[in-house]
Amino acid sequence: MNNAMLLHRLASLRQVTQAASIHTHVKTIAQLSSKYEKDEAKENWLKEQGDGGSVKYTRNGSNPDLGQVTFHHKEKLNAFTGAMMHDFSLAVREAVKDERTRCVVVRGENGNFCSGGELNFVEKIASEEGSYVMNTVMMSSLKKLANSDKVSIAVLEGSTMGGASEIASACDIRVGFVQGKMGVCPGWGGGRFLVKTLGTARAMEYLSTAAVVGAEELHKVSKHAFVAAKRMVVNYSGKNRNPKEREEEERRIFMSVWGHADHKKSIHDIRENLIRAKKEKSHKK
Ligand SMILES: C[C@@H](C(=O)O)C(=O)SCCNC(=O)CCNC(=O)[C@H](O)C(C)(C)COP(=O)(O)OP(=O)(O)OC[C@H]1O[C@@H](n2cnc3c(N)ncnc32)[C@H](O)[C@@H]1OP(=O)(O)O
Repeated sequence: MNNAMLLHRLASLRQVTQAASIHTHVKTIAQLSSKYEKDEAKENWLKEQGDGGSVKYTRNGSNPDLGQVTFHHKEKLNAFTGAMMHDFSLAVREAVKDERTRCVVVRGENGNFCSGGELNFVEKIASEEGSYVMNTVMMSSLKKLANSDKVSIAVLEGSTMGGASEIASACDIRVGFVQGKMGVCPGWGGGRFLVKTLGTARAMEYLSTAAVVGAEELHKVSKHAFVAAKRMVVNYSGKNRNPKEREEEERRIFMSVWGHADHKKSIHDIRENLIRAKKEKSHKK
């Protein structure tokens, strides 16, 4: 890249950063946090936005040391609906409190981990309110898992996409992040785990290559997502912030991209691709 191109890129990133912060402040985080003061209110709101599937905590009968959190939504490769986010909070609370176990296995039914957020639900909550509630609920569950004294193991079988990568990163295993392709950044609290596990350089690489697309393409899909990836890495690598400030900044970064026009367009495109792929499969039969 020559100097002129670099300057042009920097100027466009600066504009994007300014636009992103305006977008974030339409409704303030403070207003939303007083509206949804209690965890229960946020969890119930999510449940009302999207039904289908469930998440359950059980103990493994043959091995009493093992607790298990299982995603049940096999017809959609265990994609997470609002109801499942609600259940996941309860299941994680139960799992980390269970004094009889030392280990929590996190897995999906039917040989698939999870294909991320369920797209109808994701589209429905592509708003500032949706990003705030989903981010706080999922971040809180993943923090509980990560900070618990139990060993947590994500069983990564079949599909592990989008938000599912964040669940995996809060356990011991990391996988590719596809959120960049959707014009957003990690919003279930997984950004921190990625930076912690991989260090800044690899985390930026994972977030900006989004495993299935290159950085140039990601920049084309959404400049906002590109900037958000950088802000996410800086947030968890700089030394000048306390943990609460970092968490608030993570939420602001996520809210600056979730529900943006780039995000809505990419949800639409992904759904269209799934429908097209289904038609092609049925023609081949
Ligand atoms: C929270 C948010 C974030 O950005 O952070 C997210 O996580 S966004 C979500 C990010 N996740 C994604 O973009 C994954 C979208 N899904 C896919 O690309 C694909 O389904 C693969 C995961 C690669 C699997 O392909 P494969 O050909 O093996 O199966 P398939 O496509 O026939 O999927 C089986 C059935 O599950 C459905 N299905 C799969 N993933 C889904 C999802 N995330 N939401 C809603 N439905 C989904 C398909 O439409 C299909 O339903 P029918 O049988 O009715 O046709």
